[in-house]
Amino acid sequence: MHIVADENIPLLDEFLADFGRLTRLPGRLIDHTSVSDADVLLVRSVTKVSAAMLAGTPVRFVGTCTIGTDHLDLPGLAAAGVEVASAPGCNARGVVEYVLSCLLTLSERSATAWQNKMVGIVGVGEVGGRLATTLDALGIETLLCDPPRAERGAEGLVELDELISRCDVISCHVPLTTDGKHATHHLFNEKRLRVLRPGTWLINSSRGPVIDNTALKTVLAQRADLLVALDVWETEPLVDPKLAARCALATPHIAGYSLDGKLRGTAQIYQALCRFLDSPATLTLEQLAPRTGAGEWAMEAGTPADWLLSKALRQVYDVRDDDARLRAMLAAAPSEQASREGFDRLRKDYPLRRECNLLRINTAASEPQVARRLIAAGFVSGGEF
Ligand SMILES: NC(=O)C1=CN([C@@H]2O[C@H](COP(=O)(O)OP(=O)(O)OC[C@H]3O[C@@H](n4cnc5c(N)ncnc54)[C@H](O)[C@@H]3O)[C@@H](O)[C@H]2O)C=CC1
Ligand SMILES: O=C(O)C(=O)[C@H](O)COP(=O)(O)O
Repeated sequence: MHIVADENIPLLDEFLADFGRLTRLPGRLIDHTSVSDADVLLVRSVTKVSAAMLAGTPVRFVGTCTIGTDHLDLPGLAAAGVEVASAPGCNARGVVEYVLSCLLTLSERSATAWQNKMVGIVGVGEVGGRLATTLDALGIETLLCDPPRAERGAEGLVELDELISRCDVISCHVPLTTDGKHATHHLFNEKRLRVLRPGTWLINSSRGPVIDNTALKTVLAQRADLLVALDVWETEPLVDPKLAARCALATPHIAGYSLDGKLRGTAQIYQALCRFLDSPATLTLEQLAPRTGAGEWAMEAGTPADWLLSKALRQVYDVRDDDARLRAMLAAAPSEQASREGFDRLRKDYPLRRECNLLRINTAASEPQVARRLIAAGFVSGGEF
């Protein structure tokens, strides 16, 4: 069997050691010619796969080690008889940590407490749902919008325009869709951007085109009160430097880039491929994954809860590092092509980032109430009371 795969899928050699020949390529270069004699194609979000690309090739299985599937022509591939698998939820926790770090950073920058804000979550699936649970555990109020779920009977959801009118913070977690009743392309258009409440924090870690980037640049030029954090960009891998300059936080599509999230993505696709081949999945992530370098830290009695929360958040993930790296790259890039390559390089050479549930807390030396809150919110694991 010949498997063609994106070079940025970790642990693939280990998982697929007994599957035949494996060819690794940069995701953006995978095309019809690269898969001309392939049986299986494994991608990440940067490879667009359509039935036309696979026409005349032996490819019968396409796996994407990502949550998002907007780079795949799902109806076309289904019509062509190609089995498609994705990795739902694989890096959701990483995105939640990214959002929390944005909240902490924007709070510091604006000298306003994020704990008192009403947070609107648009799209309440794997990411949005976990974000809501985490914020709830931290005692932060949320308002949720998800019309497809509302149609299926879910309760307690509001319309987007109501959410916009009531929330201080808005975080987007929808898939990118271009047709249908609930299409998300330019969900945040100029009209909606103009009516954001004064001082709104708008965070997008879903897909770039969910916000009309041209309209956003126009609105931001007129409204210095808005604080915007963009992890995803309409013209990726090209970032409009003028838009980035107007954003409070700008990162290169790395919200979900914890090592844990990537490894889960690989494991999920390995399992899906085994099912497709009707072959037992004998390997597990636990057997193959690198062991965590878990940190341990103690809380001193009497330390304010907010300080502890900030410390936990910063230790887990600090969005300011990714923001600084993107801005440095943009400032140094001599051309648009260099900027595109720089964006991809930041993602390919991404520093090791582990998820917070791998941190341990020395609860013996901690305030039990605060420790319990942090554990409930999923920041830390374990510990004795
Ligand atoms: N920046 C990054 O690194 C990452 C970005 N993502 C993006 O985040 C998206 C969401 O991820 P998940 O929560 O795992 O997906 P999911 O499929 O579990 O949840 C998406 C939710 O959005 C809802 N939705 C669809 N259209 C909507 C609309 N018009 N308005 C409001 N809600 C709507 C759906 O009903 C669903 O509940 C992915 O599709 C992907 O594009 C995911 C992981 C990492
Ligand atoms: O899972 C998703 O969906 C994502 O957005 C991924 O984190 C994107 O990572 P790459 O596939 O672009 O490496």
